[in-house]
Amino acid sequence: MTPSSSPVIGIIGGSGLYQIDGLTDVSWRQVSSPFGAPSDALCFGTLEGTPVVFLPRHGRGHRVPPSEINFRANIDALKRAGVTDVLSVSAVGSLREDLPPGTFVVVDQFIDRTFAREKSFFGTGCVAHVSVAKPVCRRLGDAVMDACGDVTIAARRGGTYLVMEGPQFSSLAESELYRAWGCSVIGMTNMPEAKLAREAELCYASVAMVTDFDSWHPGHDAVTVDQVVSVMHANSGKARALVKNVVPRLGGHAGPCVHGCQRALDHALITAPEARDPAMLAKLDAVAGRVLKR
Ligand SMILES: CSC[C@H]1O[C@H](OP(=O)(O)O)[C@H](O)[C@@H]1O
Ligand SMILES: Nc1ncnc2[nH]cnc12
Repeated sequence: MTPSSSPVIGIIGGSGLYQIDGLTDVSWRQVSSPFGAPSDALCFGTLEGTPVVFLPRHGRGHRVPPSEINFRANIDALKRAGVTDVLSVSAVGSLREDLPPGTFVVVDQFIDRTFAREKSFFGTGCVAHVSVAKPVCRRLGDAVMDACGDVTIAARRGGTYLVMEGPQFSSLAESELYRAWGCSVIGMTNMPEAKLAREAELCYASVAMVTDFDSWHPGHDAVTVDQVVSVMHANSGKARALVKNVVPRLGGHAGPCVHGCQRALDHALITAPEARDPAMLAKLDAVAGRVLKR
């Protein structure tokens, strides 16, 4: 994949986004990855002329819990499917009074508190260090904000998403700690997804749909799945409208990402060429083929 390829939009659907409206020429296809099994087959289709690949993050029927999602296989499979831009959609709890349930937050920072997940495609035999100082693509975020405006969704630009391991919701003390850190929302899935998208040189943006006030809120002393699911149903119609509106905007984009997402590996590899492990390089053909082949 060269940085100037025409856009193919990947949508990773979280809790509440299990399908895309208006998709034509739909086919579900298994895409295998050297990193293991993705959460499900990938759904290929076209939305107003733009190719789209949809992946339900937890699999169809929400079978896979956050800690068992094979994030590497998901991102690698999307890259193999030709995806250039990934839009992630997630349910989150709110850590701020001014982000009530129903609000969509186009997050721009993460604090990664996960500890039981594979976080890199690279490792012994081929070491790389990419920057995630700015972990999301501003061009994608702009398009999402414009699309939210068109379909009158209450959206906030910017915010920090605290990624917890789960699957239990947070304790009151944890929730208050994350508030003291200035975080905006909390969820269990956007890391290492965003880090891996950066390693794979994919543009990535995340829309966090608030379903609840996390456990800190005086009116809600415990988060429950019932509560999350009922708001999630209300959010999911809006999420589908947003996706339908944003895809043609992203599809109209020409040329490589001006923010450099598609060149993230240019200065990241540190292992000397003669010290690289051929088996490792073979696994990295999709993710890092652009820089490994030169
Ligand atoms: C159903 S509530 C908890 C669940 O929802 C979020 O997942 P996603 O980001 O895929 O929408 C949260 O992170 C938890 O995995
Ligand atoms: N309060 C919360 N904590 C973690 N993940 C969530 N997903 C939705 N609500 C959440």
